[in-house]
Amino acid sequence: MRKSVIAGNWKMNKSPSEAKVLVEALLPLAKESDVEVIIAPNFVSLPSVTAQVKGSKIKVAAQNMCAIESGAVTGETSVLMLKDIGVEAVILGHSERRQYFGETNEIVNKKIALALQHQLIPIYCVGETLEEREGGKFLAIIEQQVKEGLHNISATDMPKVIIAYEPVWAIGTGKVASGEQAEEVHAHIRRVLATLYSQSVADAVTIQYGGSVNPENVKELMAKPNIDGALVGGASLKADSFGALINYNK
Ligand SMILES: O=C(CO)COP(=O)(O)O
Repeated sequence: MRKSVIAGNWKMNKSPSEAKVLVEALLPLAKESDVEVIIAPNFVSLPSVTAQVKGSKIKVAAQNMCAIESGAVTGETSVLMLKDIGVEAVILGHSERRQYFGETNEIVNKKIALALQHQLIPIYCVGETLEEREGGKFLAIIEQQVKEGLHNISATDMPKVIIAYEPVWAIGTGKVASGEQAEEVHAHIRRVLATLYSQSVADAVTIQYGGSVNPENVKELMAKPNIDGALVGGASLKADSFGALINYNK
């Protein structure tokens, strides 16, 4: 059975000292949780946060990494550096990276392959814009993101990948996708995986929903058969709301 994973993407919020306070409050709340808990602080907080959560059930993710291992790439961060400090996962292809930094499915595909090569869990984000949804072609667009982003990823590696469906129109807008809207896309992603790999590989992949998830709407989303977790932005920045999310089933 696939894992339920709830992850907090802190984006460009929380200084290292603020991160320390938040993690301190999250540690006891995570202990009670029976889902897998991941937090993704900003790069400058990664060394202190990985040290702080050591031995707990919280895993730490980076919000991005370079597509190559090392070299003259000013301003980038290597998978080797992330591994060295105990980072276990990495968010890749987030719509903000696609929108502001020109990341394409092809670039993200290289990053996913490199992360897997170094045993880092890739959280691969896909999702359509409002225009694409209203144009009615959103399932085809998501299918293309899945196929291109996962190009040449083996059937053995695929169950290690987490896919996050994040409709761009739902991110930071308070406009959550309904359970039905999200389930339609999640089921489609799983069908695409079944055609690319096999039904058993598709069934093993955790697919998270992201976009205005909060303690009020998480239950409806998590009740859907193909929704296996959440990638949370705003509501992951406070211990009470993220604590409620990771214990939504209590
Ligand atoms: O982008 C997101 C997580 O990666 C979602 O952000 P919000 O939960 O703030 O809408």
